[in-house]
Amino acid sequence: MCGIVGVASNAPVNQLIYDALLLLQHRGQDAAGIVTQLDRKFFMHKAKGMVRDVFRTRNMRALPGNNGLGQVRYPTAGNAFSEEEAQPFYVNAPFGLVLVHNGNLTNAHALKAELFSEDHRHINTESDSEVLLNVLAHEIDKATRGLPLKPDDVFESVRRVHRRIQGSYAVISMIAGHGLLAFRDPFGIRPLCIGRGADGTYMVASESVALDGTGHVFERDIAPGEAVFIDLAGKAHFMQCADAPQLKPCIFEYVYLARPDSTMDGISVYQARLNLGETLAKRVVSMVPPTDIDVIIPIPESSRPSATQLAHLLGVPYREGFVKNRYVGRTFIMPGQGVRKKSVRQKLNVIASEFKGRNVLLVDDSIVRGTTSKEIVQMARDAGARKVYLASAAPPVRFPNVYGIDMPTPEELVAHNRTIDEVRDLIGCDALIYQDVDAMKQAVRAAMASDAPALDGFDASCFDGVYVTGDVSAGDIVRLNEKRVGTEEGAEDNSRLALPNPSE
Ligand SMILES: O=P(O)(O)OC[C@H]1O[C@H](OP(=O)(O)OP(=O)(O)O)[C@H](O)[C@@H]1O
Ligand SMILES: NC(=O)CC[C@H](N)C(=O)O
Ligand SMILES: [Mg+2]
Repeated sequence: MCGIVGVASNAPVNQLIYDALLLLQHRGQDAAGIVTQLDRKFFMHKAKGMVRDVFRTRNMRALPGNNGLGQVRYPTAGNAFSEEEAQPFYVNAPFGLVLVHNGNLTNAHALKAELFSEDHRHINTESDSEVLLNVLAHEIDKATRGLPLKPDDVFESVRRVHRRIQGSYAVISMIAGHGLLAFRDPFGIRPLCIGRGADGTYMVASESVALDGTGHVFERDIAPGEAVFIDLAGKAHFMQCADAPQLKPCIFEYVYLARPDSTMDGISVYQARLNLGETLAKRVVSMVPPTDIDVIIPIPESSRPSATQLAHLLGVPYREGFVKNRYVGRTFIMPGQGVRKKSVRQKLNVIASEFKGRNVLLVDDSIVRGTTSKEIVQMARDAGARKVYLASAAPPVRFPNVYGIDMPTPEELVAHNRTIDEVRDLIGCDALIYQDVDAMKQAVRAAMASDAPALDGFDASCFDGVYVTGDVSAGDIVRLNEKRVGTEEGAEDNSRLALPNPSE
């Protein structure tokens, strides 16, 4: 999960892209970057850090032009510490290309070797997004039949890219002197939508909140496998470029990743979370009598809608027992277990009066490594709670995610190879209530608008172990993890800024 945005306008876009990135900050906190285009020349600034820290006035002034892209990064491949892996990525041929990517390629390793031996291309980082850019560059070069490049040639190159790459990808790219290209993987695993401003400006972004918050009107989601090319005259061309597209978006977007005020593929994230609270209520009453619960307390931030609905249905008071320090970012997307653990205590503090002598039901949207729940349950006990129950609006996370969420190894997942009772003992709560996998799918599906695109299912691989691209082997998972640098879960050797090894 990263946040990406692309804008094609008749007016300067630097501030607009900055504003959109701020609205997507929850999708990536590690690095940020913007590239703009003026007269066939790209202007780029990218660095590690949050949007506000990366862009100073002088950087913004140096981003002229009416077209541009931006990204906030949450590393899921390559090197979490490397500034060079911040996006956008640039390659000079053909034409000059820049690219931003949200997702994760599962065959990046094989592609990298192929790019070297067959396409004679050089990849200078461990990032799968640099691999993706070079595959796109190669295929645009092959598909170009005369100048200027035509939309049909661009779409042909996307068709070829779909055939070569596997995994999840929402992509926005600019082709110097030609236009802006965006496309989504054939399963629509990662989100991407398009909207317009009153002046005709096109904006493509990961979440509808980026459009709403910058005064653009949401038009629609880009369909799985579909590409849009906005030429320099501002005309948008659309084409389905995948052989057998299916809509199976990542269900974790609705559970945790996305902002609740976004709508993705016709499903309101907020409504999905309310529904998850409703189905969770049924599980709770089957395990703990509501009369035994004095108060329901959400674990801020993402669990709030589910917790309110749960409290409402159980008829138990809802209280804010934890206060969040708004200057500490999201814990889960921080790189490394040490920093995540420390951040839970920095980020959340108790209001002791809500706990003292009470039986509390804490509600979280999900339990992944258990970092948050373990700390929070202890904090509740320290504050004097009599009994501490914990409910999760998502089912146990038991399988690694290979599509752009940072949970690459099963061993780090608290529910992997453990029974619910074992997880409960590890977390230290008196009862642990998880959502059921089918109930989760139904709850999210029930939040679909009547005019939503037809849904073929969900990627729920971290809950059910079914990988929608059907191509993930244990070897892929090991390789993805080996390529991680700069996190405690990945390799420790942070100096391993790879120069490509021709024998690989
Ligand atoms: O079991 P864990 O490995 O701790 O991961 C799960 C926790 O991480 C997320 O919170 P986070 O602080 O990232 O974001 P939020 O403020 O949006 O809830 C999520 O909402 C859970 O609280
Ligand atoms: N979370 C993402 O979408 C990550 C994009 C890309 N795989 C990276 O690691 O930079
Ligand atoms: Mg949380």
